[in-house]
Amino acid sequence: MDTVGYDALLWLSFGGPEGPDEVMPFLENVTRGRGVPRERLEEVAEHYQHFGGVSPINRLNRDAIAAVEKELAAQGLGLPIYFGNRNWQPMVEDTLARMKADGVRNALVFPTSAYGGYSACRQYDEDIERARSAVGEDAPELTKLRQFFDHPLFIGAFADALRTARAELDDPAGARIVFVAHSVPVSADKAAGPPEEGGHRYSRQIAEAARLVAAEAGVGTYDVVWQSRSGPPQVPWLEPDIVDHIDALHAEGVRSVVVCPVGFVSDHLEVIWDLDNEAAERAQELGMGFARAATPGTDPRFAELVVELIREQVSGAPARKLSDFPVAGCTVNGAPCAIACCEPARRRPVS
Ligand SMILES: CC1=C(CCC(=O)O)c2cc3nc(cc4[nH]c(cc5[nH]c(cc1n2)c(C)c5CCC(=O)O)c(CCC(=O)O)c4C)C(CCC(=O)O)=C3C
Ligand SMILES: [Fe+2]
Repeated sequence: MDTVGYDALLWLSFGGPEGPDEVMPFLENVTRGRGVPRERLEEVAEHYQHFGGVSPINRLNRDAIAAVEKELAAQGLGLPIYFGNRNWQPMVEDTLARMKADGVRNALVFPTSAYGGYSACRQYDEDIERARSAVGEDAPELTKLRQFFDHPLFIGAFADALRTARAELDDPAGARIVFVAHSVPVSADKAAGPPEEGGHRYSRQIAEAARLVAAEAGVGTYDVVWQSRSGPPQVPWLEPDIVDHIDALHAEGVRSVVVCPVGFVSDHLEVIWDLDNEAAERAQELGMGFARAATPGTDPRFAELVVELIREQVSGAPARKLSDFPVAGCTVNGAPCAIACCEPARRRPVS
């Protein structure tokens, strides 16, 4: 099989700073027009400065791309991979201009998010649309690959990581398993998915992925909680927060926790700060055992997953998936999945 009709893969991610002077400009790109208070920005900037102003996300993406290139070659598929981000260099607009200059006409896009919802899906469609209009005439056609939160390779990688993390604890059998994903405004979650589905597609997909990972790892009792809340304090976001939840578990008499960041594909800054630093520290203060499951981005199954998604799209083979959610996220040139799907919240400027 070859990649009939497609001549490249665009790896589309969030982006992150790679030095202290890049932190503030990066954060300004992320939050432009989104009503995030200045104090929150300054607080988050400190998290980045704690790591010398370098987020691991770009390196992790480059490593994952190298693994996918190897897997493509091993499967005899010739498809060059280009790397572009929403918020930091290499910016997707620049990458797409380079693709056009290289003669790319019709590319697939792999977004580094497994889920639906505005921030996890539709905003990547907006990135595609913006990059195409920046490039102008003869911009490559861009077909985004589907949401993969329920793919057996994604679930399998998390299940093994969860088992490994649990085994690090003194009392593995007594630990509470806690799945965690990036919080979003309650209004954004309500608007997630096509309107006729009744909303909440993001939080329902997170709950489904958690259920599937727990089942595969043989876990009976578990919780689903949120992290990295942003925005002004008066706007409600999905709760409880992971750190508050650790307090609550302690009050219940739970002695140790295994945290599984099911909402993310890589150990980027929000994972290594909000979980490995803040959540781990709280657990330690309370005398609780703490272990954190790895994200799947460095697991060999992740490269296989990406190549499988490409093959699905190219050959029209049925999607391999473990949930009953409809296949979604696969659209051309930044079109939304459906009319009014994951509509962005109307944002009021902060006073
Ligand atoms: C659902 C979701 C994902 C998962 C899906 C996906 O992976 O795409 C995700 C991923 C990420 N979020 C990241 C970083 C940030 N997110 C912010 C702000 C926000 N995230 C939101 C949601 C999400 N975010 C939302 C609703 C906001 C509020 C502002 C807005 O409406 O846009 C801010 C601003 C400061 C703050 O207030 O925290 C930062 C710095 C990084 C990179 C980390 C690194 O550098 O390694 C990654 C992968
Ligand atoms: Fe975020």
